Amino acid sequence: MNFVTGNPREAISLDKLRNVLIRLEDTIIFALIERSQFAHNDIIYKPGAYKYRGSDELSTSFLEYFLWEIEKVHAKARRYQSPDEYPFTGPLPDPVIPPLEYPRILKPNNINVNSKIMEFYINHIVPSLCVSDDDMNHGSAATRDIDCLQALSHRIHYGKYVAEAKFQDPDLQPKYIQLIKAKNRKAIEDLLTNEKVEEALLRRLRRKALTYGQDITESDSIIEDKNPIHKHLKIDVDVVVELYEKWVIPLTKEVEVEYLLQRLD
Ligand SMILES: C=C(O[C@@H]1C=C(C(=O)O)C=C[C@H]1O)C(=O)O
Repeated sequence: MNFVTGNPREAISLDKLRNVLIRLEDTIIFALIERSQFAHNDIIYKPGAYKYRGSDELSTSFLEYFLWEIEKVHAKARRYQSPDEYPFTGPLPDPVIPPLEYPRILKPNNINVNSKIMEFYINHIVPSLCVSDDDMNHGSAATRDIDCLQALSHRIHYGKYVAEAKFQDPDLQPKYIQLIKAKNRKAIEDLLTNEKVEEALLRRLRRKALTYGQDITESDSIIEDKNPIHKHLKIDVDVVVELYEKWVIPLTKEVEVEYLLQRLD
């Protein structure tokens, strides 16, 4: 969603927001495929494992060091002034170009779950996605990790817009207000949850991972193979589905709940 030029009223259409989340599935699947080309290279996640030339001993991991350097450059390009972008690291420099005026769609907030995204990605996704080895491609692996982390962060924090769109539904707003005032997290999450959308998402995600993950050769039929074991798959499809089922969807809903709990402040 281009919030710079989009009509603020349009920007909170739930259907349009869901279409953005569907498109982000492709971004995330392809980023995971790119990461899976390289070995686990777990040294890049270990704090203090590297002695960085030209800088004093950094206690951070190579990935966090590299991510901070990348986010400093992106901050100068005003990336984190966009209401749908959230940094993992800090402190970050001010932009070198003038700020943009964004439509005020969200209630201003400081909700940032990137530390949880980093934790599940490093401890659960990468080990399942990559061969347990060190192929010395530490820079390439970290570069692909950053693409994955930024895409996951964008997708999960989009929950703020989804929550705002649901809150603006006149039929549901009185119920949300009552639950927010009662600080009833569970009831708010239950009201936000749409199981049909989640089930459709997981089915679609499996099909996408099966399709995008195939090495299509000249002789191959591009019709989806009902028995994917006969195809060489670049990625473990179950890892992609589990990523969403266990982490992306629950964290998105956590963002939605946290956003609504501060909505009336
Ligand atoms: C994002 C939404 O809110 C919830 C979270 C979903 C998700 O993270 O994919 C899907 C459905 C809802 O349970 C939505 O309603 O579309």
